[in-house]
Amino acid sequence: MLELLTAKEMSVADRLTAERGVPGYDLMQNAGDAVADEVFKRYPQAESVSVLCGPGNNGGDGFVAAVALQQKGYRVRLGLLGSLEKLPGDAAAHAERWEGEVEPLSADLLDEADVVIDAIFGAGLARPIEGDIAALIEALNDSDIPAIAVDVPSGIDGTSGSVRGIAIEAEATVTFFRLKPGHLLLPGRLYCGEITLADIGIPDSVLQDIAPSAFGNEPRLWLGDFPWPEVGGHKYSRGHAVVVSGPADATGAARLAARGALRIGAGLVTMASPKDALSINASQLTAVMVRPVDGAKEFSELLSDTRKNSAVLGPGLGVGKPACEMVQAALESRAAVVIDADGLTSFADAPDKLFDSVQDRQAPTVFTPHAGEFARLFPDLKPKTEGEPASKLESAREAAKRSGAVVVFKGPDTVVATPDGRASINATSSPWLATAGTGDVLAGMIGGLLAQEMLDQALPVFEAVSAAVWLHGEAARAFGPGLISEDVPEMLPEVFRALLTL
Ligand SMILES: NC(=O)C1=CN([C@@H]2O[C@H](COP(=O)(O)OP(=O)(O)OC[C@H]3O[C@@H](n4cnc5c(N)ncnc54)[C@H](OP(=O)(O)O)[C@@H]3O)[C@@H](O)[C@H]2O)[C@@H](O)CC1
Ligand SMILES: [K+]
Repeated sequence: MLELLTAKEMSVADRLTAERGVPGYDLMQNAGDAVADEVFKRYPQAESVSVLCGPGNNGGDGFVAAVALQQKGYRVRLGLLGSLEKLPGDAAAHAERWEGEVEPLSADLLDEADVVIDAIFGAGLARPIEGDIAALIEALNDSDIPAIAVDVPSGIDGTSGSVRGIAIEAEATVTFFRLKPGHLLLPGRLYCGEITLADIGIPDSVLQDIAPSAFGNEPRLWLGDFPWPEVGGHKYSRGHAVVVSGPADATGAARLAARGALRIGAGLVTMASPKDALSINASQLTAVMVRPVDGAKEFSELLSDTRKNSAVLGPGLGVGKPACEMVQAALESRAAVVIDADGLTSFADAPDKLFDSVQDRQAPTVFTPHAGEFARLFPDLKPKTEGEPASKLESAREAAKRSGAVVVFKGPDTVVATPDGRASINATSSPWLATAGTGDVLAGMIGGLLAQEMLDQALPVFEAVSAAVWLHGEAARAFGPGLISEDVPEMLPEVFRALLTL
């Protein structure tokens, strides 16, 4: 259930299913019935339902739902965009089974409707919605009538999550076989309401041919590889993460990162601190060790001890040449390297220099930019949310390919993308995460997890980074209102306890 399918991959699933003997007509029947079931489940007391049908197969699903809901005793009205004669094959066949009136698609259909089914556009949305349909959607969004969307809310591009012109704000969305990236990416996710995934008879075996490369970030994606501590283990077998502190007036961010690294299970965490900040860091840290490190040369020396197998730098580091040198020193080591915040911004003028160093490495490198930092390093890859759908998912993938790093493109829909094209989208998050320092904690958590070797030396980086992102979001969600960044690491024990019962 983790795989996310683009519109193109969904049509391949459709074709492969037909080749295996399940006709599209049957899939549409099951899809429409699942929508009707959702309406029945949610609104058993409703009396009248209006079904808004578009000119393609999404509209076909609407006809099926209309027939099923009428049989359940609802008063059903149906409006169609375009003409019955132009409906594609399966949709036309199902439309014949609808015995009620087919009205033109207009805001009239909203009169006295208790519930609306949005079957206007699904995977075939090809351009921005304009004119009368845009006005209808606006009227629906302005009303109190709940809408149940078929596959995706009309106006949302299922593959990119972008709004094409205007989109229906659905109460719930019923989608089929697998989620689409646009159900998890913003702004799409905000329009879907509660999402139900319906089995419509597409066999899982089609996925072997499709080989999807995008996944919802859920524990099932990485739990099998998670480095739970072993009874016979010791702190040295759980890795040693190094976190670089900023100068005396900017040490907090690195301490947040160090706490994240420790709580996620790194056996040892060392803070590499400029001498002028040593006593400040030392007075604030207990389990985290503090070592004096001034400049790139001393940092290289520290990392020449290969037991220090992960380095996190960027939080509080300051922007400029010294930061670039520290990053380069880390990249020349054999440690896994996480570069965040100032560590990324310092390369805004010469991103290729950074990428060249990353491309040369054997050990994993992870970038953790938020949208602003992403735009500084990859100005031409900035995702769009309006108009042409170039998604955050594709931007992150392209950035990973270009840089050679695993890119964690942060936000409410954090994307983890690897240079080989694999990607996960995280949907467990919390609005309370939008507070100072939570990104520093995440960088530390990633570094702390990379320090622990997953699956006997073979470190599945994609899984490790996805796990850290999920755990970070889940810790924030579990804490809830009033969260500050210090709370995120402290929630990890509770999140781990819950994971251990899965
Ligand atoms: N795949 C599967 O396994 C299954 C798929 N199923 C269902 O099929 C749905 C996909 O159907 P689909 O491909 O026919 O596309 P759909 O979304 O109905 O729209 C195409 C029509 O809209 C039109 N149009 C587009 N944009 C427009 C605009 N802005 N403004 C105006 N018009 C616009 C476009 O016109 P054209 O671009 O051709 O001019 C065309 O006429 C999928 O979401 C799911 O619900 C299920 O039945 C079960 C199995
Ligand atoms: K729809």
